[in-house]
Amino acid sequence: MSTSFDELFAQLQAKVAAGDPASGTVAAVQAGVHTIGKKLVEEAAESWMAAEHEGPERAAEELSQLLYWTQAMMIAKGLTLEDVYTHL
Ligand SMILES: N=c1c2ncn([C@@H]3O[C@H](COP(=O)(O)OP(=O)(O)OP(=O)(O)O)[C@@H](O)[C@H]3O)c2ncn1[C@@H]1O[C@H](COP(=O)(O)O)[C@@H](O)[C@H]1O
Repeated sequence: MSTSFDELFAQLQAKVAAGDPASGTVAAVQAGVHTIGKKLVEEAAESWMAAEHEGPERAAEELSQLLYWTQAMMIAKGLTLEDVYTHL
């Protein structure tokens, strides 16, 4: 099942607000900006490598993970979709 950017963000916000103990996102937000930042950079690098050396399917997979970690960072910093969209 696919999920849109906005739907995923709402799902992650709800999990963090509820403190869902089974959620990797809750654990990541509790770990903090430094931990999330490392994942953000890792997924950015993997996206670049997949785009340059692998097929479009692998690039899409890595880019989806980059979007996920971008959202985790937004939530860790208390940013909303509107806070980011205003700069687009
Ligand atoms: N979309 C994602 C998502 N994308 C990436 N990740 C995390 O990012 C990690 C990717 O890191 P790695 O690169 O180490 O993963 P990998 O398995 O080695 O894969 P490669 O990148 O090496 O190919 C995954 O293991 C997840 O922990 C995600 N974790 C959760 N979600 C979605 O977020 C929602 C909430 O998830 P929970 O908070 O865990 O309930 C659910 O809808 C999930 O499907």
